[in-house]
Amino acid sequence: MASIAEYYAGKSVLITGATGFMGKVLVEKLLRCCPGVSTVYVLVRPKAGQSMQQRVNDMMKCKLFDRVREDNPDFHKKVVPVSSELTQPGLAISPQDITKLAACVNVVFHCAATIRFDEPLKHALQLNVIATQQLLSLAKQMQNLEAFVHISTAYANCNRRHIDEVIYPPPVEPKKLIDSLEWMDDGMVREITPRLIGERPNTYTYTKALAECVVQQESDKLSVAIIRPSIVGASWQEPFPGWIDNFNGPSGVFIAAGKGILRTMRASNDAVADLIPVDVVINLTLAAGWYTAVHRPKSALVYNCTTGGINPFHWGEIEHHVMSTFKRNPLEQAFRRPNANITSNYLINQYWILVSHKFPALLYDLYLRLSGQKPQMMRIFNRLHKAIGLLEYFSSQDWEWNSDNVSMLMAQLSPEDRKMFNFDVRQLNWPEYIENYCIGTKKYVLNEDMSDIPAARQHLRKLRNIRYTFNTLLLIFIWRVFIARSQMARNIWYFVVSLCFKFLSYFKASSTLTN
Ligand SMILES: CCCCCCCCCCCCCCCCCCCC(=O)SCCNC(=O)CCNC(=O)[C@H](O)C(C)(C)COP(=O)(O)OP(=O)(O)OC[C@H]1O[C@@H](n2cnc3c(N)ncnc32)[C@H](O)[C@@H]1OP(=O)(O)O
Ligand SMILES: NC(=O)C1=CN([C@@H]2O[C@H](COP(=O)(O)OP(=O)(O)OC[C@H]3O[C@@H](n4cnc5c(N)ncnc54)[C@H](OP(=O)(O)O)[C@@H]3O)[C@@H](O)[C@H]2O)C=CC1
Repeated sequence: MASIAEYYAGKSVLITGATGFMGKVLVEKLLRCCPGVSTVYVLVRPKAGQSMQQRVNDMMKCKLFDRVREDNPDFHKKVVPVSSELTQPGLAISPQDITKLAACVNVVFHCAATIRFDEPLKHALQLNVIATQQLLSLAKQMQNLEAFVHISTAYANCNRRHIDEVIYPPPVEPKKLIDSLEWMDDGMVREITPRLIGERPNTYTYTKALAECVVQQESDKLSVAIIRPSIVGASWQEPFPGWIDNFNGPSGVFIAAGKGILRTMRASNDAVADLIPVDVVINLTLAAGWYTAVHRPKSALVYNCTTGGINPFHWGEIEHHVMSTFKRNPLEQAFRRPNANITSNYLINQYWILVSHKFPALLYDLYLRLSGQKPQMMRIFNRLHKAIGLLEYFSSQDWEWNSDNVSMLMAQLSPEDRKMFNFDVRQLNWPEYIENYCIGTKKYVLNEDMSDIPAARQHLRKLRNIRYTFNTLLLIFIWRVFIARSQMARNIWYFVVSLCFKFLSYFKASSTLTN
């Protein structure tokens, strides 16, 4: 049987969402480890005043592609952008491009989606479900298609505690929902959204569940695989440890905690933190594409790409390692010293929000106002609380995912492929991974230089001294107020002072005697 790289040699691949976090890693790995791949078509839209070609060029210039560039400086010639806006009819692909794709493409990887947790239902449905439907219609026109790989999420069925590698019945028939929402205005949709999503926490997980159903409906005509990653984090090994380029999921939380802004969050210390490194997800995705094309399973195979059941790590342990890493490798210009705690208790969390978030923010904004600057800290905290509020559902409970198909796939790989496309998370050393992840957020998300760490440490020492001074002044102030009002407090105060004085005199006398 052909190895994975041998299989992709001479093949044309189509990728949606290639400019996104996971899409980029997929393009890079494909070009680096399957150098025989013929063409990588990427569906891209122009954005923020940049043409699609400019966006793809910029993407390939980024550090992530350094290793491919070293191996093959002409790698960019294999990447062919195709203009597409996935929310438009026919995905807004030109008829010429449709003809070309229909004739050439052998494997489709569908990564594009809106991953926002606060996306209005209509838009989430348009992108995550209707665009998937349209892509499947395009796939059915592809004469040489061998595999269609759809990226879902392990949380598509987060209303269940135990999740098997099967496609569960959808919460509603997707076609019925699409037809109903078509005539409703945005206000009506907003009103019925909570009723529709039911036990799911957001429109994202809801529409991803519907998308799986849409994919299943076509699985008798196409060879389909569905990959369900849990919480995708920085890379573990490839192309280098700790690569990450966004604030999504835990990354934003780590950064906010490292900057000393986030001090408390609702999460369960003992709940499994089902993080999965992005390179593991991409290796599994490429292997699943290969397996699907070679074996053509009769029905869609689902792969739960998770870590919890195999190599569990908990939010409490993550908190410890994140804090320890940022104390050793501080971020620049921290607001306060990093010192965050998680708690599952609502009231304790509210207390710390008041004391450790709102009070310092108010004080800092007061300082900004007095020094003629615009107050901003309270606004930052309000946004942070909104973001954290949307994540707490996932950090306060745990799920159990079956991963038999992942084990089966691993068993099918040759020893060489198992190394080259490693998705065996039993080998993952969590403390080392979390340290590289935090350093990755510093280097690649915040673009901070590691050589500035001594200055960042100096800044933390300055913050510690400010805190000591502030706490001492506060204590003295409280005590003064207390003493002025209570005779008993005054008596205790004089008693303590005279005791200290007696001790001092005693030590002075005894040291004179011994000399
Ligand atoms: C106490 C600390 C100890 C640490 C240990 C404990 C850690 C617990 C961590 C728990 C994490 C749990 C994570 C669960 C994730 C479940 C995942 C389900 C899996 C998936 O399938 S999908 C991927 C997940 N999707 C997301 O993560 C998207 C979530 N984000 C959103 O929905 C929106 O961004 C949000 C939060 C609603 C904010 O919207 P908005 O206010 O409109 O802001 P923008 O998105 O436009 O962003 C503006 C600007 O801010 C940056 N940004 C975004 N998020 C953050 C953040 N969390 N922190 C800091 N900055 C953030 C963003 O990049 C933009 O920057 P620009 O420079 O582009 O303007
Ligand atoms: N990140 C995570 O933790 C997890 C992600 N997943 C799944 O993995 C997949 C990839 O996620 P991730 O890379 O993190 O997401 P990103 O948000 O980083 O990337 C989304 C991609 O979709 C593209 N896209 C969005 N809207 C459109 C549109 N209207 N037309 C054309 N392209 C569009 C974006 O293009 P553009 O650059 O133009 O905006 C981008 O390339 C998704 O399917 C997600 O559900 C699953 C589990 C966890």
